[in-house]
Amino acid sequence: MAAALQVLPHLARAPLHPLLWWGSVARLASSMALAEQARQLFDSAVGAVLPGPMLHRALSLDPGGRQLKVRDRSFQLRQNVYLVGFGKAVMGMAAAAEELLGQHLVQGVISIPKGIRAAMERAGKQEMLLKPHSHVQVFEGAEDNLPDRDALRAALAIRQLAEGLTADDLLLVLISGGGSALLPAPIPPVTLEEKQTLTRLLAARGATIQELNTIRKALSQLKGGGLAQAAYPAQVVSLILSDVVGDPVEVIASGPTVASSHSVQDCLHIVNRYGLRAALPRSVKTVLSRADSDPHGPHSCGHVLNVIIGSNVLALAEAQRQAEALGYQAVVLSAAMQGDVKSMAQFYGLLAHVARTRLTPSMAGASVEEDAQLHELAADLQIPDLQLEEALETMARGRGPVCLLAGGEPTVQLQGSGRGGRNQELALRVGAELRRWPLGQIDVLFLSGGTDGQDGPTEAAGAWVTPELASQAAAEGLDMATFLAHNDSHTFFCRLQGGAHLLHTGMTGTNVMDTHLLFLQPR
Ligand SMILES: Nc1ncnc2c1ncn2[C@@H]1O[C@H](COP(=O)(O)OP(=O)(O)OP(=O)(O)O)[C@@H](O)[C@H]1O
Ligand SMILES: O=C(O)[C@H](O)CO
Repeated sequence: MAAALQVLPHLARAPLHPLLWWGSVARLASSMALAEQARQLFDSAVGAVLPGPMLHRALSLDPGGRQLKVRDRSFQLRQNVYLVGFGKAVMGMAAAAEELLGQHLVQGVISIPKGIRAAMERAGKQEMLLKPHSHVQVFEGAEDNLPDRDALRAALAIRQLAEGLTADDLLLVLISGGGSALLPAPIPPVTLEEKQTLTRLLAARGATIQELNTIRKALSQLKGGGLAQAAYPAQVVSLILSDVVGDPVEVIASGPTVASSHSVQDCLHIVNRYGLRAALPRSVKTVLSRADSDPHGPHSCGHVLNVIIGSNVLALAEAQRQAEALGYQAVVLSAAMQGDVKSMAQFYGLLAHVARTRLTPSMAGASVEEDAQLHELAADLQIPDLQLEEALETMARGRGPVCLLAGGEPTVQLQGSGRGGRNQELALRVGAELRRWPLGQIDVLFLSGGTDGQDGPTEAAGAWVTPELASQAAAEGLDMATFLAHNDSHTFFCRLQGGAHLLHTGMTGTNVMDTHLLFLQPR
């Protein structure tokens, strides 16, 4: 409702015939209702993957409080538990772990994003905060998700704790997305700045998280199994909240407790692919050449238990349940959306069109070419287990409102110096795609949001759009193409209707990639 009040003055300024004006107001009201529901579903998705409940599902004490149970394994407790953690969600995980372990937890160190503790305090999220006399030391760093001196200090404190452990000890490692930037310990002579520059260049050229983290592992003391090695001979249990498609433990936060299987050749292929071979600093070449002749090979991780405790599959399942409760036919398209943001936007735009024609019997069906193009786009994106047929059949069967849900992350190739994030850029691109098709008698709304509550280096989590986006932008003199050319989606959405299309949640304290929601509602 608040958003509707923000938008009405903008509509009032548009020079329209009275009938068209009322039509627009009616469409606006239904967009606003859809936007409220989209927000509700997004919140329910995030609520399902909050760190505390997930940790409690994975860890428990036996009735006598002498054994810690992790899935089907048990570990002796005798005031011998240590804890380290790094990532956007580990403060809530650490708080839950400390509450469960009580006096058995001897000491802990966690590395979390700058500002997250204050944000949780302001939001009154007590369950995400450590108690005043906690045994866990907190380091805050990695502003804007880039490794910095504070994160380096945290990484060194974590290494020191791990190296001091004995065979009687148990190390709990709490891992979540954002962990790579929060655990930087470059192998000398590589400096923090050199590592930072290389990762930034790779990310800006569209390197995937798998590629980025392959390089990070090769240059790090703690990633790629290094932390597990430092903790040996202690037993190590890693509890991992996944923010990577398919939940690969060796990729999430660069797998500090998983032996790395990548070779120097793999690293060189990656830097070549992005044209960065010539830009490699001498120190990086030195470390890579040493790794090639390392007689010890990869770290051994036989003393480690790695457990995925949560991922976006859970988040999507909860949002699907909520959508059904609201009367939608809800289909989860995939929890593994990936690929270039432009192709993904084309896919969602065309999907909305094809879906719309199936939902409206009076409308001419999508042409054979459009149908084929949709399948081609899906094939190009290489999304495992995409439930496209199921979604299309659902629409052909029923005539009610439909909600398609998906999770994952597109890749953005940065060309401009604008402000934005994956979600806002995807939403803006989908908005641009939607104008290519006739509106028909179906309301459409697309929302994309990062479950961590922070989309790129902006304070928004994402944005939502409808097919009216192009005309709304034009009415305010905003040229979508120019904003897209500069990766300036955040500025665009801040200016459009006073920011009414932005999704603001604040930092959520969790992180399981992005959520995409596509609503189609017959009028
Ligand atoms: N101006 C921009 N427009 C679009 N995308 C951007 C822009 N600036 C950064 N990005 C994208 O935002 C991403 C970084 O955002 P963020 O810090 O939220 O990372 P993340 O991948 O969510 O974090 P993590 O991997 O740690 O979970 C990168 O993928 C980058 O390409
Ligand atoms: O920290 C990282 O490496 C990314 O968030 C993927 O887990």
